[in-house]
Parts: sequence; C-alpha cells; structure tokens
Amino acid sequence: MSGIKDLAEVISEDADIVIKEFEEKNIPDFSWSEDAPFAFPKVSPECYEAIQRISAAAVRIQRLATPPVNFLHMLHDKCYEIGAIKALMDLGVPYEIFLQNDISYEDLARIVRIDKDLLARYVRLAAAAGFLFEPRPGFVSHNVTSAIFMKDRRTAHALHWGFKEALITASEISESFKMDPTGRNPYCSAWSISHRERGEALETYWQRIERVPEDAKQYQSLMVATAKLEQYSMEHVISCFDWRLVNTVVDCGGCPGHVSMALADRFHHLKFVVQDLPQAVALARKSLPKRYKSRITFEHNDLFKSQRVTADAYFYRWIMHSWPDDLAREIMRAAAKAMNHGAKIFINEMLMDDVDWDCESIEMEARMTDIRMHALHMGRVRSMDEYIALVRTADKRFRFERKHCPPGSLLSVLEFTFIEFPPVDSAGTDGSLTPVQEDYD
Ligand SMILES: C[S@@+](CC[C@H](N)C(=O)[O-])C[C@H]1O[C@@H](n2cnc3c(N)ncnc32)[C@H](O)[C@@H]1O
Repeated sequence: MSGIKDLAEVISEDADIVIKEFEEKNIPDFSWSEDAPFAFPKVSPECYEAIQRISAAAVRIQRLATPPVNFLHMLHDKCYEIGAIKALMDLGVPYEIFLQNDISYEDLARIVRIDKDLLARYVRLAAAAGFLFEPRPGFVSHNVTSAIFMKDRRTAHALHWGFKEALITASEISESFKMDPTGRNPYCSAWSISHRERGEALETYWQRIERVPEDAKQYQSLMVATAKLEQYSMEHVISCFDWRLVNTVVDCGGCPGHVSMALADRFHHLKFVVQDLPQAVALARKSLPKRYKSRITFEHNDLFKSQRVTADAYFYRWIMHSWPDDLAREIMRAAAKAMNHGAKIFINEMLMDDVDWDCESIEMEARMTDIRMHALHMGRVRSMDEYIALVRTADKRFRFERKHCPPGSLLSVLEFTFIEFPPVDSAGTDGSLTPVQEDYD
C-alpha cells in the first residue's frame, strides 16, 4: 500500500493528464454546481483511466489520514446521512426548490410543514454529504445531485425508491443469515424479511412487485434510469455482437423492453418478444412508443417454465444475478426447451473476474452488487467460469463461444450457442471445445 505522499503524486500526475485533455477538447472542469451535466464527458481511455486512478488514490488517502476508530464511526454514521437525505426526499424538499434559485428555510419549512430549525439542521447535514447546497446563510438551493429531482423525474423517483429500499433491507441481513445460513432461499432474503407484513407469509421481491402496482412502476423507472449510466449503457449491448446475424430475439425478463428498443433503433430488421411477469408486461405494453409496435411484442412468460418462443437469440440482461445457482440453472434448462440448433443465448452481467481490483470504486461496485443481490434475492455476482459451469451443467448442448466486454462497460456479455447434436469428434469450428469448456466436460 502506497503512503500518502506516493498517492498524492499519483493524483498530481494523473490530474495533469486530465487537465491537458480537458483543455485540448474544451471540456469544462468537473463541477458540483446545479447546472453541471449528470454524466461524465466523453474522454480518451487514457484520460478515463487517469480519472479512475485519481478516485482510487483519493479513497486510499482518506483512509490513511483517518484513525481506525474514527473511520468506523464515520462508516456507521453513514446510516444517518442516508436516513437524513431519504427523509428530505420523503418530505418532497428537492421538488420545492426551483433551479437557478434559492429559497429560505422559512419558506421551505412552511411548504413541507416542518419546523424551520429542524429542517435547516437536516439540510445542512445532507449538503455536507453531497446533496443540496447552502449558497448563503439561511437559504438552500440545488447542487448537481439534488438538481436531478427537477431535471429528470423518472430517475429521481427511482433514486428515492432506492434509498427507501436499501435502508430497510440492509438492517435485516443478520436475520437473513439466521433464517438461511446457506444464502440460497429467496424467501429468506433480507429484503423479504424487512418487507414481511404482520401475519403474512414471506414473499420474494418479484412477488411483491407483481402485487403492488406502484412498486412495479418504480422498478421499471429504476431499470431505465440505470441503463442511462455510461457503464451500463445500451451502446455496450449494441456493440457486443454482430446483430445482423440474427432476425428474432427474445428479451427474457425484459422489463419495459428498453434493451429491445435500443437494438431496434440500430438494427431495423430485428424483431423482439419481450417476456416478463404479468404486471411488468401490462405496464410495458402501455408505455411502449408507437413506432416500435410492429417490431416489439410483449408476453407473460415465467423464466422457470419451458420457453415457448423459438427465436434466433435469447437475451438475459441482469437476470441470472438475481438467483441462486440451482434456480439460475433451472432458468437455462427452461430456455433450452424451445431452442433450435445454432440459436444463441446471451448473458449480460457484471463478472467478478473483470473487476479492476486496483480501483476501489470499481471493486466497491462489484462487491456492492454482489451483496445487494444476496440481500434482495439470494442472488450473486459470478465469474465467467462460474457462469460457463452453470450454463453447461444446466444443459450440455450449450456451447460457450466468447466473452464480450466493450471498453467502458461494467457488464460483459457471455455468448453461447445451442448445439442440438454435440459432435462426436471435436475437430473444426463447429465442434471445437474452448479450453474453459473442456474443464466442464
Ligand atoms: C433486474 S430486472 C432486469 C430487467 C431488464 N432485463 C434490464 O436489463 O433492465 C429482472 C426482471 O426479471 C423479471 N422477472 C423476475 N422473476 C421473473 C419470472 N419468474 N419470470 C419472468 N420474469 C421475471 C422482473 O419482473 C424484472 O423485470
């Protein structure tokens, strides 16, 4: 581990790389003011890596410069930070502040019906934590994060929902360990325990979303909002495969169908069936823009029931990570039921072996996704080999082809082909086994 001075030098050298590129390309400097863009500017891979190194070094410096007990205090106090920001969202505070304006605590307190001094105390903590801003004493305005609530309502609703769910769920992880120490029963997830209604049986996340229409709506917003982030962008799905090679695609667990819409925009010959649970399908049908109607259809299909649609390709984005191994295998077995020789399966997920372990922010994203998936669903983040083993033990007829991980993407795409009659001898392109595959044969 480098010392503070070495880390400071890394930051200084990498800052030079970033500043040089920003100046050359006329990119404005990073800013947290309310009119700053949500997304980072498009930069070269060298500049992107320099930004990642700066962020990693800054995290390490902060850790080195904080005594261990204080560090743990800071960590558990994050719960108050999150609780405070969530409470302000619950009160509707970020919706009551106009962009390019500030408002006095007095006026704001009257609108959201809470004591002025109490409101000011919570806003000041939130602002110190990076949400809202106090431009002058006694007044509050937006910064770049809180401005999202005025600029993009769909993303704001999804974020607000995320704050609520995370806070309740995280507190039940210990109880989930007690109920299912193997971590494989989706009915015993921290989420299920935290959402149990008095006297009612435990239900899974997906059962609840199906039962509560408001949650189903928020969930679809969350998925669409997440797909807007650079590292999860649809551009990576578009570039992961030569989509001219197929005509029909089943978007399994496709939610509002945003993956299909992105592909449909770029490849005009493609037709899609988006499958999901009944409530999700009903919502998606309503929100589908007219221009897609002849090419994208929706239907209810349970991931665990035999697939009925025969298509050239089956796309599973963010499906497998929500399930423990035995259930994930069942999903693959169900898919095989309708597949013809040569059909493709794509698994679009974060892979543990893609993680840059030298970059704290990327490691945290992977570790956090892994734990979030366990806490919500008893799912997990897997490595490429774990996925290949899982798919091939589900059905030997799936042949692993390759992994695509477009630059800048945090998700990979694993491509498999369904081979109806496995070749007897393994010569030639059709029958050849990749080294990884041989390990599982
Ligand atoms: C994490 S979301 C992924 C959505 C979309 N593929 C994306 O990338 O944004 C998982 C989806 O699986 C759907 N789902 C969950 N259980 C299902 C089941 N048993 N059968 C069909 N769909 C299911 C959910 O409704 C949800 O839309």
